[in-house]
Amino acid sequence: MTTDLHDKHDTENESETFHPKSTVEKLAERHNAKEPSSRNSNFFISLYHALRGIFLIVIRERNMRFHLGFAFFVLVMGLYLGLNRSEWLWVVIAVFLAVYGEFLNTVVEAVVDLVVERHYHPLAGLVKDVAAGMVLVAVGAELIILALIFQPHVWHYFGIETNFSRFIHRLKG
Ligand SMILES: Nc1ncnc2c1ncn2[C@@H]1O[C@H](COP(=O)(O)OP(=O)(O)OP(=O)(O)O)[C@@H](O)[C@H]1O
Repeated sequence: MTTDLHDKHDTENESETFHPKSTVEKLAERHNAKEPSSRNSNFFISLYHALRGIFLIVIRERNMRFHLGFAFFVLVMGLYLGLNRSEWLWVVIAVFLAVYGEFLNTVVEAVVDLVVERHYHPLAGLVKDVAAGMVLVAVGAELIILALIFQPHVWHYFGIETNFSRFIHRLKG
């Protein structure tokens, strides 16, 4: 079904190729630069490939660098404001939610580009838009969690006392 649609689309729009090369395609080219694909023969080679995947997504995906930069800022702020253990747990979950979403988005983009081979297809656009929406939702959840965690600390830092910030600081002793 997908192949039929794809073939039909190709014959109808032979000259209609989409934008030159997406970020994920450049990522894939770099990833497979000189090596033929092969099965991983042991744990350390698998680990090396996984780490290379992380490294490549960080250097090639601007959004991922943004997420990591933001995560570093959150880390510094958390240390400065003295979050407790359970607050750190929520912060870690929030940050990883967005980072994980970006990983999934990149995978979806790569698979879509692989399937449509850079040809325009409304379904390809839809899938990419939905994947981008997923990242947006993850970032929204991240910001809500971070706001709930940091709000009483920031209020306290600026001397604004609310019942909630008083409660949090009573818990901290
Ligand atoms: N093959 C395609 N057919 C139709 N629309 C597409 C296709 N590829 C991309 N689009 C549209 O262009 C948008 C941007 O796609 P693109 O692959 O350039 O992602 P991107 O901008 O590199 O994303 P990111 O910034 O997350 O890496 C998509 O959200 C989608 O709406």
